Amino acid sequence: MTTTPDFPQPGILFRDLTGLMADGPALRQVTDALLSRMPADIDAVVGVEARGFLFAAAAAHSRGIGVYPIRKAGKLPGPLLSETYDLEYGTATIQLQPDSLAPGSRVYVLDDLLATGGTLAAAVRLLERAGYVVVGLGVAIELTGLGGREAVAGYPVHALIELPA
Ligand SMILES: O=P(O)(O)OC[C@H]1O[C@H](OP(=O)(O)OP(=O)(O)O)[C@H](O)[C@@H]1O
Ligand SMILES: Nc1ncnc2[nH]cnc12
Repeated sequence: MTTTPDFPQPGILFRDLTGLMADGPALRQVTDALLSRMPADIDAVVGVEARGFLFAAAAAHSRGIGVYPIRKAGKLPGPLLSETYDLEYGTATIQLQPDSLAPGSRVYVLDDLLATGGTLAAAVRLLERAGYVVVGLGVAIELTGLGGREAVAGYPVHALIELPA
């Protein structure tokens, strides 16, 4: 992992997993660690665009279940559900195509990193509006001091490592 100060904005310490993902054994080790915390009885893994897609697809493939994408606004054809949220460096809108999974499906959300929790909280809202059961949330990195866990209070959060924001 690399840390880049002042990216994408002044004051942000950007934690970048690009090099880890490009390293086969490291990608497998992190994916396996995420999988070891993922409950057995889930129907699909949800990946949040864009970095969440990478771990979600790897984990879903390993479990033999589907991956269900939540995308940034404007990428999916409708009908759609949308949620807008704040993150460490701006605001964003994410969208989900409801009805892609059976009603009541149990889902587990994976992303690379938890910071303010804005992204995962918005993902949970979308999934629950669509009628799915969010069983838990997994990230490789949790940035501490930004209130990320509080933003998703009540949902199990599995983080492999904690780093200061
Ligand atoms: O906890 P939060 O404050 O919401 O921040 C975490 C989110 O920020 C990053 O995504 P980003 O929105 O930068 O998009 P990207 O994955 O497309 O780079 C990261 O991959 C998480 O999804
Ligand atoms: N500091 C950070 N580094 C990488 N991704 C992030 N997403 C939100 N905050 C971040």
